Amino acid sequence: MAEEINAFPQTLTIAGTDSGGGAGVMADIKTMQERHVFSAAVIVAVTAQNTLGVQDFSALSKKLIDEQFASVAGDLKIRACKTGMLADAEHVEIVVENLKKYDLGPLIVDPVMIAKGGAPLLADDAINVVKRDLLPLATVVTPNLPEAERLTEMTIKTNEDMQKAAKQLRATGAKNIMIKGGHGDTEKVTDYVLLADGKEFWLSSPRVDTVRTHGTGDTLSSAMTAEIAKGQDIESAIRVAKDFVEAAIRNTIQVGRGHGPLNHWAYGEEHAVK
Ligand SMILES: Nc1ncnc2c1ncn2[C@@H]1O[C@H](COP(=O)(O)OP(=O)(O)O)[C@@H](O)[C@H]1O
Ligand SMILES: Cc1ncc(COP(=O)(O)O)c(N)n1
Repeated sequence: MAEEINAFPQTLTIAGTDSGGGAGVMADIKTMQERHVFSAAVIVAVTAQNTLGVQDFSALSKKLIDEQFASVAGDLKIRACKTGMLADAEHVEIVVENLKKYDLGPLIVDPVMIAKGGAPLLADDAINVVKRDLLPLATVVTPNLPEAERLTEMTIKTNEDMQKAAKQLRATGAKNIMIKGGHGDTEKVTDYVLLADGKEFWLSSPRVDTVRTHGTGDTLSSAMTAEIAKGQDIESAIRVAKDFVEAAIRNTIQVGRGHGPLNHWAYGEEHAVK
């Protein structure tokens, strides 16, 4: 019998590059590789970046982005995809058009707005476009606390605020919501999940006292995308993703002089069959 073409699980990241290797498409592909899926990439923007900050960036032309989507969709069979840095309103719209044009499986939206060092990666006027056009396509959306505040125009301080914000985000059409608590100041880092069927749960882990958290959101959403591509249900995918990123933060590696990158090998090493 002929081998089935495209049987191997394939994912797509639609995001920006990080020349420093710690975040964006680089973190996505490292994570997906570790979770044993094959990842393709549509580059939306190129950043000159390192662990100290974002020195410059430029978004690609509509033509080149459209062509990347066509190349990927014309050959590979993408089972799940994710978005990261989308730069501005025009580029959010280009991505939305392509997501509607091709079947790329469930979509995980990491609504990246500001880099750890404080540099804006999404123009302010794009936030409404994300809400109106991108979130209705999302199987899962994974804002951090400041992103959830921008998307809901709420102040989020308490657990009840996180629950309220998640409900509000569901009204955009996004099916499953994960609000990440990395930017809080509690002793434990607590993320909140509201699933499409109304089930809710909290994911809590000790807060690692470190500034070496460059690419945490990218890593979390990529691990989730990989698990979904392999056929895991949303809750299991979210739980694996949280454990993956937690291990990657806890087992820090010494790279760069600022907000250092994560250890993408850590989860695999901790779970290796000995
Ligand atoms: N210092 C930390 N210690 C442990 N886990 C963390 C820490 N910072 C972030 N995380 C976890 O990393 C993931 C990404 O969270 P967050 O940093 O809020 O997102 P983002 O990278 O989008 O800003 C979440 O699951 C969060 O719980
Ligand atoms: C290209 C790109 N995409 C995403 C992030 C966000 O990552 P972080 O919030 O950890 O800096 C980043 N810094 N650069």
